[in-house]
Amino acid sequence: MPAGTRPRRRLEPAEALEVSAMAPLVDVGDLSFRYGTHQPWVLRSVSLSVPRGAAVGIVGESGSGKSTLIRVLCGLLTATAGAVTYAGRDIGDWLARHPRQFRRDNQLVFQSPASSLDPRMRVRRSVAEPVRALERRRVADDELASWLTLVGLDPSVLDRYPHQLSGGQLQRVAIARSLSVNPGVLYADEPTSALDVSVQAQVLNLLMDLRARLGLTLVMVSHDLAVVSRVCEQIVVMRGGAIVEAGPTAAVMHNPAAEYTRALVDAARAVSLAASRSAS
Ligand SMILES: Nc1ncnc2c1ncn2[C@@H]1O[C@H](COP(=O)(O)OP(=O)(O)OP(=O)(O)O)[C@@H](O)[C@H]1O
Repeated sequence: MPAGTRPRRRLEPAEALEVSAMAPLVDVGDLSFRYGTHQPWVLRSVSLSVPRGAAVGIVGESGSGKSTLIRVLCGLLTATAGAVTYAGRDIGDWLARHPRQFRRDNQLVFQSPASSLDPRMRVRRSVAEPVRALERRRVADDELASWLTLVGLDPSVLDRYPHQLSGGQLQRVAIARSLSVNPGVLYADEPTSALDVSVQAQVLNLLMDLRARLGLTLVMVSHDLAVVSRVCEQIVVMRGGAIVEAGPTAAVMHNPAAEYTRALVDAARAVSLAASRSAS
């Protein structure tokens, strides 16, 4: 049985020390998930805590369950077994009693900004949509412009359609849209993997900058350890639907405990070495 058979896996006390001033915002205990009764288990007894204000990166190979995990955390999928709480309350309870508040607080930015923005809508309408739907109010033009400015875009972008923007601009619009409702947690699912390498760095810098300026709690998924280690101070390594290692980024990168993590670290180093050689 994947659920309920293992002790809860939490960050070690030494890791928790760094963030002891921050209460856990998201808490996951023995979470298991499958897409249907006769389907294989995709998440197996996953336990983790995301402290308020932290940036946690979830890394692992394709199919390890990263996207499924964050979809459960932000309420798009329901856990098959185990508990998930947000701000101390079960997310099933949130969704039953305060669905709009939960949706507002838990925003997800997808890998492909082109598919997350409606091609028939101008940016103005797309960015205003979450506030309209979740806060039930109209958004003034100067408020919309301020969100665009925050993500480094000129407010004139509001009058454009998605096809008139670059991939990097689209991802900035998608981030502005998510931030417009002032979320408690921003979940980012491979936010840079559909972008050119040079643009990837800009979007990662933007996420780091927004985090510092807004005190955001960020949960970022990537197959790329180098990407996650740049932005996040805590790393969770997944394989086959289970957590194989979790801890502070520096410890995971410099002293990985699991063999699988060691292989990921070596691969990330080899890529960065090859990149620096080709640049010189
Ligand atoms: N809607 C679905 N129905 C059935 N199985 C699914 C569904 N979505 C994902 N899966 C399966 O769940 C497993 C985990 O997929 P998931 O997308 O969560 O992994 P991932 O680590 O995010 O991978 P990737 O980086 O390739 O997106 C895979 O075996 C996948 O085939």
